[in-house]
Amino acid sequence: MNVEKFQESMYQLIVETSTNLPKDVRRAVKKAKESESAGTRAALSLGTITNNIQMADENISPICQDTGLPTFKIKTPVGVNQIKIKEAIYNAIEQATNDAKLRPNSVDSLTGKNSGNNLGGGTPVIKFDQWEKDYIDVRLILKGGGCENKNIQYSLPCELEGLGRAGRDLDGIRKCILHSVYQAQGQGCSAGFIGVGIGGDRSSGYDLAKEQLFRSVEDVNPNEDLRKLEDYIMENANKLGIGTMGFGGETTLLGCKIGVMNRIPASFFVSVAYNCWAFRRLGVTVDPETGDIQEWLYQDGEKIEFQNDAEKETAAASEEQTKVVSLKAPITEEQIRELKVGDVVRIDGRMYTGRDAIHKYLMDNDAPVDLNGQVIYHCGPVMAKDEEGNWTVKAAGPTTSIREEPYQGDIMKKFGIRAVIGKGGMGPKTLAALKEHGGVYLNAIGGAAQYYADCIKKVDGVDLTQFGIPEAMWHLNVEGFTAVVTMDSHGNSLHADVDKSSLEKLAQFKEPVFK
Ligand SMILES: O=C(O)C[C@H](O)C(=O)O
Ligand code: SF4
Repeated sequence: MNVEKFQESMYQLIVETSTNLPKDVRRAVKKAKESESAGTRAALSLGTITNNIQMADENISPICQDTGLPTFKIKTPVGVNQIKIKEAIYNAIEQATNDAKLRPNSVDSLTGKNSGNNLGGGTPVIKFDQWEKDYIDVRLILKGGGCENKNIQYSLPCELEGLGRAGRDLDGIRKCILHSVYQAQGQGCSAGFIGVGIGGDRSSGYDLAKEQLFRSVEDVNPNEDLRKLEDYIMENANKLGIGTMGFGGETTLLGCKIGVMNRIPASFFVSVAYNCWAFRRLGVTVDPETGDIQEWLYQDGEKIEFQNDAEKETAAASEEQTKVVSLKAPITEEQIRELKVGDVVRIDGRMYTGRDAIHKYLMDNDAPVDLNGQVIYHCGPVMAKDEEGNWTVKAAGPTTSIREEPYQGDIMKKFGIRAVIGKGGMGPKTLAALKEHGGVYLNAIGGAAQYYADCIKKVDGVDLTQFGIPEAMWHLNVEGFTAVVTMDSHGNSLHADVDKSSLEKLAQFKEPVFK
């Protein structure tokens, strides 16, 4: 095999997967957008999402900043050297990371050190199978951390909030799947896709669930029972009203694929792999002699090009019913107290990134900068250095805020921080601190990494680089960075409201459907 050529083909697959959503996913997103009424928060968010998809494609830059754990599934003809394939993939991954098409995302679990090149123990994941065909089939998924954290595994029988007992039968499985969508709320960047694995053990069940994410969004399940269940879930999960980013709305789920395998008598697992709207999975077939790509997979039909219409929608929303408030740090307590859930905020000037490592650090250490009146952005960007050695931001969407729940309130009070931006919302501890201290939580659109990168006009500095690129404290200068107030200083939380109302809606699915 021509290994150099194969490596080049893998590089193309990686870049394409990271920057260009496949056609089947684009169709699902378009359908969701059409289902929302103009001017609603859901429509506005979907406008930002489709705008972002278009920008990533045009800029050949990551759709979302989170590379996830790159996972390859490969089928090779008998006799193909799999060791050489692995090496070529490692090289291609390293090259794509150097070119800022991927974020350095592989972290030593004990020391916290980022390897810097996306290589390391267990990274990337490469799974091989042999087959009798005469070509190589390589599929790649870049599934981010926020949606990965919303995967869930049920052991039947069990009791489920809202739904009651789920037994060891098709109806119990139905309840688990509905519950999995409810529990994800907006935190995995809904609207999402789910892969479900019925049976197996704890690890093979999850593998089966993830395997379903490699099915085309539009395929039809050959198993009649599962086909019915998939249709049922698509229809009814979308009645939960969680909507895009958990803001409420018509579309919560974009796809549901279910697979089944045998189990052992004592175990009955239902495993659900949740994938955000930024469903980055592609595939190619490759000639085993030349290493050339023969065909791209998931690319049947017309490619939907999204119009750059997000600005129009923002303007329409602001004229009709939404209040848009301009903020620039340092922000006063009075300014914060004026904000209410639902207001749209436009930020100009300075903000600092801070996520997991920094929140933990700030509990016990001083901040490297004065954070009084400042804005913290939960974000781990993709960064590149230009020829003069200046940092530029290549992708910079929000990360899931709930991980900072144990720290956020204390840190805001300790340093006088007035606003935090993230996605998915935060919990009661933070809500109480916002009220006491005078703070606000702003929800940005998860995955819209190009859209926000475009708002960042300059990188003014960086601290705490020992935590690696995604976890360092970047000093960003932004213009027109827009986000929605979803938790205010008066005790209101849109996230708590949507959680409550979707739990009530979930309860309407309590009665048996599949007997
Ligand atoms: O690590 C990230 O940048 C974000 C992550 O994908 C998330 O959804 O929280
Ligand atoms: S930030 Fe959202 S869109 Fe990006 S990987 Fe995480 S869950 Fe997916």
